[in-house]
Amino acid sequence: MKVEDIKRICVIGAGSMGHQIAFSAALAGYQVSCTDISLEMLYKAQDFARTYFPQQVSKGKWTQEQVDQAIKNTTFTQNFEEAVRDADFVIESAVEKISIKRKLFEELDRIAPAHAIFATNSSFIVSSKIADSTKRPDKVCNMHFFNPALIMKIVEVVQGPHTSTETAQITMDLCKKMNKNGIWLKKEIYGFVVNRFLSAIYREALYLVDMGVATPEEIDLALTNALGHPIGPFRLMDFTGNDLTYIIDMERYQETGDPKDKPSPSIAEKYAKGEWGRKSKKGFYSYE
Ligand SMILES: NC(=O)c1ccc[n+]([C@@H]2O[C@H](COP(=O)([O-])OP(=O)(O)OC[C@H]3O[C@@H](n4cnc5c(N)ncnc54)[C@H](O)[C@@H]3O)[C@@H](O)[C@H]2O)c1
Repeated sequence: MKVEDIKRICVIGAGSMGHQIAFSAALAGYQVSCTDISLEMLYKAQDFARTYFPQQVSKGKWTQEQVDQAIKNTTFTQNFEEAVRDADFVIESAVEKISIKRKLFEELDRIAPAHAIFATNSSFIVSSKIADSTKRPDKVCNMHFFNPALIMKIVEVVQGPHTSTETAQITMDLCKKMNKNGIWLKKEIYGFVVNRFLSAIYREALYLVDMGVATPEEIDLALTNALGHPIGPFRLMDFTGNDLTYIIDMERYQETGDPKDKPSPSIAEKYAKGEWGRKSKKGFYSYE
């Protein structure tokens, strides 16, 4: 298979990442089906297009024709089978839980055409933890987008030991078609490149808050003013979702059993209180 053979892309999950990945693919001219178990998330994704694109057209980022075509190219459905059955390439962007991803890939393998490639947008989980739930591990890899996926250009493509070079190459070529800068990681490692750096920053920032050394606002100010970061770690956690940070840490802790991988008390508290960041209008900051 070659990248030119890809006509239909299926995106699983219409959450913070999924709906923007779907529209990124549609803007690149692909027929896209986006599926989610939650009808509410599918409606939200459609609503997003109605409010977001007019602003972008007026800023000159895309033309009205490009946007109209992209919206026409994208379908949202709760029906998994319908979304998957004609896909040439599937990007899974459902919740960050290995058990759910494995189940999804098993289902995908049963329904999707034999030639279809399956990529996971997981933030940390290497695809070898998922690929053996299919009968096509050579066609499974990581394709890790960044938030917001319509804006951020970088995509990490991770080739696991089971991933064929053809699959990794097609995924890199697809990045290019989607106007993204792919980086090809030829070895799997938990968290890939960017999130390994980010995790180290989050860990230190949360430790300083948990120890009462400084507030989230002060730490954000320190990192933006002194280190030139465009956004502080707490504002970034609010943006990507404190629920996601908690789930990622919890998954890791369950896997390693190492107490240092446990979610920090501040993140556990935010998660329990439903203060998940921008999506819930409150996190370390308020977004009312
Ligand atoms: N948020 C980020 O900044 C970010 C960045 C890069 C990658 N990721 C990764 O992207 C994936 C999704 O993250 P998100 O932040 O968009 O999460 P989210 O919680 O916003 O969205 C996840 C969506 O998956 C849906 N879902 C759950 N189980 C499903 C199933 N069985 N079938 C179909 N849909 C299902 C949920 O209803 C929800 O709409 C995760 O693997 C995450 O690690 C997130």
